[in-house]
Amino acid sequence: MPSEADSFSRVTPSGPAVHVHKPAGKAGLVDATGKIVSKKFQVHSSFSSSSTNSEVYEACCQDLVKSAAGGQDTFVICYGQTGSGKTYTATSLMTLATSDLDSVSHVSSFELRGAVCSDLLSTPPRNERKVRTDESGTDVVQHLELAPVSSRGEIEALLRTAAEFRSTASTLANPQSSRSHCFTQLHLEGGGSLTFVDLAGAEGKEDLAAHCEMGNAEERLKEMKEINGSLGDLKECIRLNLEKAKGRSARVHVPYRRSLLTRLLRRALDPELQGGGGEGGGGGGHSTTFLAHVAPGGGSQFKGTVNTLNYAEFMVKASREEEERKEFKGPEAWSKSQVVEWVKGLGGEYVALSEVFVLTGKQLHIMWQGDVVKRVIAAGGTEANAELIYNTFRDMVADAKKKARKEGGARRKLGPPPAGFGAGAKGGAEALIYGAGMSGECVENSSKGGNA
Ligand SMILES: Nc1ncnc2c1ncn2[C@@H]1O[C@H](COP(=O)(O)OP(=O)(O)OP(=O)(O)O)[C@@H](O)[C@H]1O
Repeated sequence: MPSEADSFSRVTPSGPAVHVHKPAGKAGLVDATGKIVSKKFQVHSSFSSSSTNSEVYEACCQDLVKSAAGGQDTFVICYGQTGSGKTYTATSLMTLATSDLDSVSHVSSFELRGAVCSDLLSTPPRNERKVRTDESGTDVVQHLELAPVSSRGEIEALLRTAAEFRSTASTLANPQSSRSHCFTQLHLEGGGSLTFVDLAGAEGKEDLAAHCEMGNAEERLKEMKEINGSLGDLKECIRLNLEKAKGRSARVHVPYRRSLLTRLLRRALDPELQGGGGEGGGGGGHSTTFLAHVAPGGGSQFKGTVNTLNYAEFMVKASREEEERKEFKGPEAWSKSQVVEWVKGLGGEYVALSEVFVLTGKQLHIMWQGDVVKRVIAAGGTEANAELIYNTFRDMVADAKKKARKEGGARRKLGPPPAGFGAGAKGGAEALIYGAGMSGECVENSSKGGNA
């Protein structure tokens, strides 16, 4: 039997990509040929085990800190499987941000555990708080303790207090595993804010088996269901948000109201929100960085790594599509008068038909062929006239898209992918996704490796 270590996966970050390598054999068995299978995941930037917290901070947080100082609501969301280093990274980044910001006026911190929201800085600690939707439609935590601060030392003491009262439990993957999603907010004098969201780690079947070994299986199972449920809701919101951003369907409903987590993260995720709202809302738009944490290893670690990176890559790809869609200036983007002029330009009988095409390029593009026929016939034309208009327009749109994709591909070869999903939408929302990895030897306690 091969040793367990042989079946471990290895993760190597390189620039805007993360590579996961795994022995080719089935579950835990190394392929007799010793073959290694590798998969490449595209992210915006990646870090190795030798990257320092300062390097991660400079690349992922420094711009957000500047935006927050300029009045924006900014977010750093740490996600990944249990034990992959989310809390470690979030804590280090918060400390570094604190030393960069001289205008923090208040600190607040709360955790979400299932449907319960607890204030981590209240007196007595862990007072339960309600989440309500305010007049602007933003979900806010009511009566949250906003602790005033006047020095870096005071901020750090409050961060320690919040960490102390956060729910944790010992699991096999992590002796101090966070069993809740934690939001810690630095509110700035100018109205901006920097929120660190340390999500509870996703757990798989293997983790449940480990919980059973350690006792307390019932409680851990309940937590696991709640954690995985809310993370699933978050994924669904991100997925649908991006579907919407890609413009494939105008009618996509993003179910932010499905869980407390997604209600409270809406400001970080929804490109249509103008930012602002809620305590410390600056009204100056919002920016979000996702930090995908991975911990290579066997069993659930490998699955967790691949799941996390799949999601990171999905967001990156979708963000590119959004960029390309926004840059797309083909016939689909024509105004009503441009469409009318184009039909007129077809000449002959089409000049008279043009008056029933007071439509934008987008409206004409999504119109059923039968509706185009009806319009043309109502204006005295023939079915053949309608077909020509319908088919020629669609061909022009397809050609323009092909050209844009080609140009986009050439652009991507020249440099890193454009940042952000929904970037440049009304609220100026922007999300960067950073992958994480461990280079060098795979060790059992993978959490000691680089993870951000
Ligand atoms: N880059 C690192 N360098 C040194 N130690 C680390 C690093 N990252 C994580 N650790 C250690 O690994 C352990 C697990 O990390 P952490 O608690 O941050 O994981 P997590 O992803 O938040 O887990 P969970 O989801 O279970 O709460 C901790 O003991 C932490 O101190």
